[in-house]
Amino acid sequence: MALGPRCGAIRACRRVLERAFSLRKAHSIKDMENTLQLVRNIIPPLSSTKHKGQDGRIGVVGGCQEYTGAPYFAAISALKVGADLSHVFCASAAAPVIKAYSPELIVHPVLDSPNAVHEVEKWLPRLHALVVGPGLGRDDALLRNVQGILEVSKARDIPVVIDADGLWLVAQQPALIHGYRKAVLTPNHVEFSRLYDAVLRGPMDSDDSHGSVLRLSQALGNVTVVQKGERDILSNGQQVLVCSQEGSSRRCGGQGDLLSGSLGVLVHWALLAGPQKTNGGISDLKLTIWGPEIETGVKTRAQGSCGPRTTTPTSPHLLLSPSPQVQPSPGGRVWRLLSHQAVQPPSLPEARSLHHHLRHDRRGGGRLQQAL
Ligand SMILES: NC(=O)C1=CN([C@@H]2O[C@H](COP(=O)(O)OP(=O)(O)OC[C@H]3O[C@@H](n4cnc5c(N)ncnc54)[C@H](O)[C@@H]3O)[C@@H](O)[C@H]2O)[C@@H](O)CC1
Ligand SMILES: Nc1ncnc2c1ncn2[C@@H]1O[C@H](COP(=O)(O)OP(=O)(O)OP(=O)(O)O)[C@@H](O)[C@H]1O
Ligand SMILES: [Mg+2]
Repeated sequence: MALGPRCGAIRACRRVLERAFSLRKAHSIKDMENTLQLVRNIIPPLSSTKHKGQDGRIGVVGGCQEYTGAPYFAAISALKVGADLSHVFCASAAAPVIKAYSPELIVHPVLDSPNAVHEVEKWLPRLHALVVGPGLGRDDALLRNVQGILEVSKARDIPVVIDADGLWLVAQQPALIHGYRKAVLTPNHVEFSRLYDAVLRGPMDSDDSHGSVLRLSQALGNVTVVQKGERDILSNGQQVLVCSQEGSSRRCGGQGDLLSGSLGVLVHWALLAGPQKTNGGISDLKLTIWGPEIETGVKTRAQGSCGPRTTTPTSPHLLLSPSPQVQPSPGGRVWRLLSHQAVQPPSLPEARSLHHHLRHDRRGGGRLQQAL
């Protein structure tokens, strides 16, 4: 299992890159390769010296009487991407069901208990990130408990991915995450409109989707907003990123849960990697991973209402781009794109060999190419 999810993560990242690089058709495989190198660097290497949980302990807060699949999808995606441990904090009625789905998930039936906040808080020192909302439902008592959980998580500086009914809660109380730069919101179309309306007190401009995402992020204190859709639009209130790589044409329930669970791990890994792991060292890409905030995305021309614009080199952000146009700004930030198709069957043979090459091929990935 240890190899599988890591490979899954690498293949997921490859999809991410394909997606990212589809934004500029001309990208050579070399660009892909270089950018994969960056992604490779944030994936913690497997090592016999590590202990269980060191590479990621993710908690999913969600799961109620009606919804047991969503927290499962989010939690199992975290494991498949490469986390070591995945916890689900859910309502007592959902716990036996989710436990039955998988022995790999550590399921805590505490979300509807009177001291739910304390029950979750005592686990926080052992968690690297939380994914709040999948299958949460809209029961007031549960939402009140989740509000307390978000408060104590922020107090401990824990990255939180907020999705689904977690976004319903944020729409009721935007102050809950305002300015918390380690928050990543992943609304779908409906959740975005709801949130936009609640925070900006008015309907979004459907002709200016980029501007709408930018404005919502700004209104929430520059948290990272990932508006899911045919084209994913991401912003941290300063930059807008768009990814239009064709994903699955299915529109079934659970696809957003896969993304939120995957994001939980990758946000942690990106924080863990830090700038020293990805600073320079890549010929075409001068990348610096920086700062407590984690944005997720790949820079591209943001075709906003004011026409195409790119990040000027002087902007505070460096964006992941192989093209020479975007020169790195010192100490810039790197955007990474996370794909919602992050769950790979761990048994995928080439993924395993891919993992092997990534880990052991010191000669610049020659064999990696074949594996890819
Ligand atoms: N198997 C499960 O347990 C699942 C549970 N889920 C949970 O169900 C709860 C509600 O999530 P929903 O996504 O259904 O609720 P939403 O409030 O996001 O969406 C309400 C309805 O809007 C419609 N809709 C969604 N995207 C749209 C779009 N792009 N354009 C137009 N209409 C659109 C859908 O019919 C959806 O049922 C959440 O807590 C979620 O986590 C879902 O994640 C699906 C899977
Ligand atoms: N019309 C579309 N065409 C292609 N991809 C899409 C489309 N809409 C969404 N996606 C992609 O599907 C993934 C899930 O988005 P979706 O809108 O289904 O989330 P969701 O409604 O929260 O799902 P869930 O049922 O898990 O709650 C996102 O990563 C998004 O990029
Ligand atoms: Mg959803």
